[in-house]
Amino acid sequence: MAQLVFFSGTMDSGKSTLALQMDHNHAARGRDGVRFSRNDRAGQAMLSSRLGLAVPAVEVTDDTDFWTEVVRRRTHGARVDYLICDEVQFYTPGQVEQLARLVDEMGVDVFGFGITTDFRTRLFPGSARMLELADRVEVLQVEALCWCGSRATHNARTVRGVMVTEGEQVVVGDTAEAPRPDGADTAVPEREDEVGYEVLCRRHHMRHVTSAVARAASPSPQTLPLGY
Ligand SMILES: Nc1ncnc2c1ncn2[C@@H]1O[C@H](COP(=O)(O)OP(=O)(O)O)[C@@H](O)[C@H]1O
Ligand SMILES: Cc1cn([C@H]2C[C@H](O)[C@@H](COP(=O)(O)O)O2)c(=O)[nH]c1=O
Repeated sequence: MAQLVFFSGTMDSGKSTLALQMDHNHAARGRDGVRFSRNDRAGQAMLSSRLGLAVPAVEVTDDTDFWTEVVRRRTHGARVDYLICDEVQFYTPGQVEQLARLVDEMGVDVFGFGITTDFRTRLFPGSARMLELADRVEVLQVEALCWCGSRATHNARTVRGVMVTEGEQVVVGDTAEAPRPDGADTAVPEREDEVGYEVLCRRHHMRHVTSAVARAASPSPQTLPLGY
């Protein structure tokens, strides 16, 4: 039975790496798939992982119709056994419904990868529809960590290094390199207008305590008093 599976996790939790690995494993067993992504950091029509691998992918836009895409490919003689759908949070709810229909009516396996919530902890529309429709939701096993060492569950946005809670839902960007526990600052300083992201545990997301705030309060953030 074909399945619609949603692999979810915070930013930097290995979703794109897993997407590439699943594509590789299915292709290695003779299955034919199509890779899709939207707004990948590496640029248009790419699927890239922070581990260094980047491969071409079909760029999804608001006009993409997955049903038509698969029908067109099959009409031209191509086999489509599975779809790899990265950055699925940016897809429209209607596109996620098309993906579910492909599973049910054409027997195509669909593997979606994405973050569930935005910098305000609100669900992205595409992810909400995935959570509603998926046969299975899998949380990635590799834990992205908050600066305090707890599992990171939320994505924070920073502008000029300061956490913000207002702004456009979609701003493509990357996580900054985290400061080292020994205090050595390896982070690249942010440009004046730069938007960055940092993954945090819920407690620190709610209190707006990013690694920079924690470092400013104590040179050894792990020993901060309760309340931070
Ligand atoms: N230099 C590195 N060495 C080992 N693992 C790394 C390195 N850089 C990144 N990673 C791993 O890659 C993960 C990010 O992978 P990626 O697929 O880009 O994440 P996502 O798509 O979820 O944002 C990190 O959580 C980390 O486990
Ligand atoms: C939290 C949040 C993230 N984004 C963007 C930033 C990145 O370009 C992607 C996530 O990619 P990743 O492979 O999971 O690291 O989403 C955004 O536009 N809005 C947000 O609130």
